[in-house]
Amino acid sequence: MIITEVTARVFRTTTRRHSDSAGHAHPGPPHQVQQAILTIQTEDGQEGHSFTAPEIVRPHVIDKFVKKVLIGQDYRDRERLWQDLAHWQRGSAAQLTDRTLAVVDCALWDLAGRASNTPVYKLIGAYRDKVLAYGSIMCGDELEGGLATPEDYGRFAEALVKRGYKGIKLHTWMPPVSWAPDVKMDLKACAAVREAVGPDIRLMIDAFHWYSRTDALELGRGLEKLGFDWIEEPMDEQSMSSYKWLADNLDIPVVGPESAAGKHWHRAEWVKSGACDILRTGVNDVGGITPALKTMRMAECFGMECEVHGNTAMNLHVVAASKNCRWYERGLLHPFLEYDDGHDYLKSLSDPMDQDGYVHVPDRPGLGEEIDFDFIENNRVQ
Ligand SMILES: O=C(O)[C@H](O)[C@@H](O)[C@@H](O)C(=O)NO
Ligand SMILES: [Mg+2]
Repeated sequence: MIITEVTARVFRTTTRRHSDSAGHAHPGPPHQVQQAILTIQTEDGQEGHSFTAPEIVRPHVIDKFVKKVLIGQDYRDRERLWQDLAHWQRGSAAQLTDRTLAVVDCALWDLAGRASNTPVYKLIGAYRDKVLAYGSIMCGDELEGGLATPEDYGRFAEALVKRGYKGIKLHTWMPPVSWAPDVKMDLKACAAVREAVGPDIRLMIDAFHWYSRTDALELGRGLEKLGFDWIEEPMDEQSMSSYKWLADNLDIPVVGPESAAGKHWHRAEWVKSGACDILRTGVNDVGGITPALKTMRMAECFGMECEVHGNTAMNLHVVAASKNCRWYERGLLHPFLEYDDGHDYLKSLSDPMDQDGYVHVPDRPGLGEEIDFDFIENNRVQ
């Protein structure tokens, strides 16, 4: 039960996803990027794994914080280990981020699952073993036949419905797209999608994250006419009062916060202040499965749904262990990319979706990721 080693291995992986200057993904030619796998090992040879960006588990972070908290401890003491690591953040000169807490917490959950031959969502206490996914479309672009026009969005939405999606979320155009942001273009894309898919497919938007209150209000009012289910992150989430103002002035549900810091504590303040109608959490955003579950359960106490940000196994297990969220966010999707191709370092998809739009939680121990360790070793960087 005692943790004896924590290692981070960095390896090359090939992807067609390229990040723009704002950090949003767009399709491009295959290129090699670096990924890291964090492994936590016990004295009796048990292992737990989780993936992240290499800088999140760089040697300074692992040696100065993670090993100091974990080595010699019982791997089952996840709550205490998470609290201890979180307390190190204040004095870490901003070097110990929520993303590091997340990858450590996920690897501990994976370890507990693998050691007990149990999927994480069953360890937590399962609510369901399949969940409807919404197709989360990439931010718009200026690529011919990509997501450059409202009609492009409409055509792609039709294809997603044919694939089985019963919900679709648009990320619309944002800088560095030359003419973005533009509320009227956002509404044209949303109207084209509604026209293309009809009234029964659920639609949501995740807009430019820095609109003004009046722009966000104009966008929200337009979405109400199109029967959208929610408006997400149309303004800077650091201004909770702007979101309260927007939620007070709109009928369409306001979802958030996604990117605001403060973990489950700050999300409690959003609920208390009325800054959102549907809460939002995400394993990477709040520092792990452990705080994501705290957020989800807190929302339930207020009769609120809490939608989970992001794909991958870690988020899927939180959704599968919770009643008060409707969707799994499957994406990001683009006409030029085949999401179901997965990753070269995993032997199977962690979120397989059937033709009816349901993602099935893999019945494999831990997070259920079928890791290709040979691929990782053959492509090791560090
Ligand atoms: O960078 C972002 O804004 C998010 O990662 C975005 O791409 C997407 O994951 C999101 O916001 N989902 O809700
Ligand atoms: Mg979002």
